[in-house]
Amino acid sequence: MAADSAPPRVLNVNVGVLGHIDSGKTALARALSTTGSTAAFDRAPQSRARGITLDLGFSCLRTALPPQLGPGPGELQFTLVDCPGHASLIRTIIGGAQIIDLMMLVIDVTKGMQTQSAECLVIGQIACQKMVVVLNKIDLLPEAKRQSAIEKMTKKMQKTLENTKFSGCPIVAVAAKPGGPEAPESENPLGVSELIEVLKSQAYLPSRDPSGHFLMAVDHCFSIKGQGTVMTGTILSGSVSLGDNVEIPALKVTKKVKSMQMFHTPVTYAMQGDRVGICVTQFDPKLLERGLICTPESLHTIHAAVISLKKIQYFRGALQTKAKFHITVGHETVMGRVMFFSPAPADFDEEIQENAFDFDRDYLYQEEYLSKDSKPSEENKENGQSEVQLPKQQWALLEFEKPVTCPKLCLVIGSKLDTDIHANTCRLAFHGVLLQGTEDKNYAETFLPKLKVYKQKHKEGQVERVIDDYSVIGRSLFKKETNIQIFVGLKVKLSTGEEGIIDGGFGQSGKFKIRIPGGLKPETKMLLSAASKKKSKAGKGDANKEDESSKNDSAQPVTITLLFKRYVFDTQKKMIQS
Ligand SMILES: Nc1nc2c(ncn2[C@@H]2O[C@H](COP(=O)(O)OP(=O)(O)OP(=O)(O)O)[C@@H](O)[C@H]2O)c(=O)[nH]1
Ligand SMILES: [Mg+2]
Repeated sequence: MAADSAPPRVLNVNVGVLGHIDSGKTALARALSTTGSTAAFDRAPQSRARGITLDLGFSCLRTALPPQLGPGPGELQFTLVDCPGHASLIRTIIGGAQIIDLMMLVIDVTKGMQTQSAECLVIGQIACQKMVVVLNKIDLLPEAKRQSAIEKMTKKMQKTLENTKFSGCPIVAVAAKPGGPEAPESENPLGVSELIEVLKSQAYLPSRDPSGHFLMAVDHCFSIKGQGTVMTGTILSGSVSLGDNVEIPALKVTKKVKSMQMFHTPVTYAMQGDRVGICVTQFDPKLLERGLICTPESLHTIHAAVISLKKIQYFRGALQTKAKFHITVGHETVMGRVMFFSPAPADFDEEIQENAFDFDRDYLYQEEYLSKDSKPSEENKENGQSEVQLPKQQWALLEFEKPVTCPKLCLVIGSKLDTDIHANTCRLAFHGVLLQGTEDKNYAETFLPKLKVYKQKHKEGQVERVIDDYSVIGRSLFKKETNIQIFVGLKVKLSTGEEGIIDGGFGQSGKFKIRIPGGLKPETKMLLSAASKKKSKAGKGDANKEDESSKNDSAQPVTITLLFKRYVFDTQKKMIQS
């Protein structure tokens, strides 16, 4: 019995079209596509009005399976994700970049790298595996100089990419719309078939994993008379079948999947990486222009989170703790305040902990994300290290201005989007992974105290005089008004090596008594008695001279160091000496 002919296998690869505004992304998507989806090619009225792409546009190109993707029969489908280029739409670009397997960076060959080309390159390095550079508008190059101009720009792009993970990637020269807007539709694009061959050579079997929770990034939502409401989007994880219940977490509603289509073909099942239209009933499309749908209860809506992060090297300036950034978490962007922290200096060299956060260990608070431009810490200076020691991993606490719905372990990008978009500077500041979020609005009481981030406190004072072999009087460690009682019992260290314990206050001017359990060393007693003789000789009976010499601390040969930690979120502000 001949097996009924199974439909040919269609392998879907999502290809992002990114680049500076007006580089020709939409023209290229149109020139490459055989099928445009509902909102492809700037069909949306606002896009037409403004002549720019405002939202993700989807279209597809079908071609034969290339040999590296396994034996036929079957087809390779490139789903083209045409992203906006305008600087103010970078969140949409970030959202688009998270659903693609392969990225085309479109460059206007007459202009080269522009501001958003650089930002798209940064986003690509964070969110994509592979890239093809497309030098577009070659028809604008005079015929005689065209080849040499293309070679020159190709070399420039290779130089730009050499320190990135896309170094050596293919660079293809095309003209998606020779003659520009006025040219007749019939005008044939240049270099497009060569580009398709290059895309086929770069196509790879993306790691599709149908297991895990269903999660889909919805980019368009519209109603069809008599059918219901269709949500189109790309499946980010898991799979979905007819009849499944899917939740729209932003609206806290759950709907049953009534029917599904993939590029106008009815289907009963779709999985990670597929682009699909899901139809549900009784749902107003205006409620969800874009957003996430998922397995019910599988996402969390969080108020704060701990992330591991890396600074983006093109971002100029320090990443300051307490600063505010636009935080893109998954597919949503909200304002958030950051607090950076690192391992304790002794653990700077420990291996990176991927995708997990250990609440049982101490972390050192940092005034800023540590980078090679940071100023050396006290510790570095003491150890005579001039340049900054950098840990292998750093983290940040993010506190969102409004709660954000996202999957666990999702991508996080921090940007300074209020930067003037005409300033030729990269606004993307850092990227990372969301390790642990908290859904509790009162996270300051319930979540933060679990975060053992400490500040290292360092106080210096002097030994004023010896009482006996086991106790001395110290000064200048506390202000007059300090309540020394809270320091009683803390360990101190003399510069001559002895360990001491603060015993209590002494007199009214902030002096205090130190017990030396191991006893003073003879040379320390000598040092101190010599100093007190010098002082009594110099300032006999003359009080202000006495103050003079007491101010002149160089006469005080023995200093006292008090080191302790305080956990930033410890409501009792206890002082810890491990
Ligand atoms: N001469 C010439 N003009 C082109 C070419 N490709 C695109 N254009 C023109 O460049 C302008 C921008 O094209 P789009 O495709 O809208 O550029 P885009 O990158 O999608 O723009 P945004 O989406 O707004 O960032 C339009 O006027 C196109 O007609 C080309 O190969 N040659
Ligand atoms: Mg466009």
